[in-house]
Amino acid sequence: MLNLGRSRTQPRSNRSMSFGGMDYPDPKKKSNFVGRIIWVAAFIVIFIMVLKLSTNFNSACPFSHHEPGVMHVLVTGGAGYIGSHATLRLLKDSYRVTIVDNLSRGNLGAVKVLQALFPEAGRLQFIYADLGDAKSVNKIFSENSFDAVMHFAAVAYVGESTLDPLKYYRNITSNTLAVLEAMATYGVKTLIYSSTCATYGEPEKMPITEETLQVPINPYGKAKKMAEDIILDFSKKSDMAVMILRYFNVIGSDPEGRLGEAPRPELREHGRISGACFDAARTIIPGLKVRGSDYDTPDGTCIRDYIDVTDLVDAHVKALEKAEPRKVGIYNIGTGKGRSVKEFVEACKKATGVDIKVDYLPRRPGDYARVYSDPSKIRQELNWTAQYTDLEESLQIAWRWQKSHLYGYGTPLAVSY
Ligand SMILES: O=c1ccn([C@@H]2O[C@H](COP(=O)(O)OP(=O)(O)O[C@H]3OC[C@@H](O)[C@H](O)[C@H]3O)[C@@H](O)[C@H]2O)c(=O)[nH]1
Repeated sequence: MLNLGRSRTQPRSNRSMSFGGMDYPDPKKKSNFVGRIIWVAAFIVIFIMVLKLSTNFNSACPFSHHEPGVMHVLVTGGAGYIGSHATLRLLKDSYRVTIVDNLSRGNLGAVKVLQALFPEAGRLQFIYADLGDAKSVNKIFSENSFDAVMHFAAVAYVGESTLDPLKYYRNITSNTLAVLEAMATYGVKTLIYSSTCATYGEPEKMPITEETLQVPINPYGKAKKMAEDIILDFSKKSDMAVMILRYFNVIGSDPEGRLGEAPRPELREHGRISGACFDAARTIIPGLKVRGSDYDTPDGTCIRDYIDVTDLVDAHVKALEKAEPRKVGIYNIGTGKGRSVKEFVEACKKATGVDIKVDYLPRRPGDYARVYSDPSKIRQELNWTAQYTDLEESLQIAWRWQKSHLYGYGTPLAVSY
């Protein structure tokens, strides 16, 4: 047996030998000394292991102890505009949430707002990670027990997708694959997927139903359609519950003013109409550039169906509640009403009280003249209808946040979390 220290019965006088007044190390003492070193080293190793385990439990993995009745939802892209609003709603509804975000488009500030609102241990976990990094994704799924995934994380600008198509195809399809592979490996059975009206392209017949043929005309819409196809093919081979939600044009922000839309300033030229109108109203940019006024529409500008983000996240929760194994639900999320860019700008002028300067430019590549939804399927099957149908009201709510957050969330790239 390994002697790890001095025996209690060993006499002290035996611990060293003395020759000619000089102390020489006693061989027995030497072996005791080595034993002690081993003992201390073993203790340190055990201590570090325990410390590491408890640290993992508290920070990286606070939800390992699965509480019955409380669903744990993985929200990819939860630091982004829609993902952060969805997280807020899930937390309000008592779900547990883990956000995974690489902060390439999202804001750490949004996560911090959510953490401040829900500081209790085990409610909200933030993991800074890229879904393109298979090792990280595997670690996240292996250390947590998710009941469902809401997959928002994606690049999402139509104009940018025409300039950098490969980025869009890679980001949208490979992230979706990574999520599905991890779900399959770790037995996570429910997926709510963020899709888009851009998958329909420009159908002749309006409004757009879920049966309308999908013929996307820009890389963003095409990549989202590919991701839908991947999900649908995989779902046939599994017992997953899948909900694919095709959003129309999302606007607005949290009515209580806690979250808002804060796109990257460096991506402003690709930005969406709502952000551009607010930037013009705050004179951050000299004026709004309306891209195309010669479309075959009543006033020559594009027609879109603007859906409030509060309604949109409500649709996500309803989809989550109604998701059933071995079933795929596909739903349009819109108001059913089309509004032109000119009408949008007028509503924005009223909501902000600013006479926004407008310049008319040529068409933006990848744009389609008119899209608006038929939302009756989701009304009938999930009992969901848009509550915010007054465009000006949604813009007023968003404007309150914009006015009080001139620099968005402040430090969007603060990744030293
Ligand atoms: O600065 C701008 C921005 C946008 N626009 C116009 O406003 C209309 C709406 O454009 P947006 O960029 O806001 O939105 P899009 O319709 O292109 O796509 C949007 O809706 C579907 C979602 O899935 C996409 O992620 C989202 O970008 C287009 O006609 C566009 O050309 C401008 O005239 N000026």
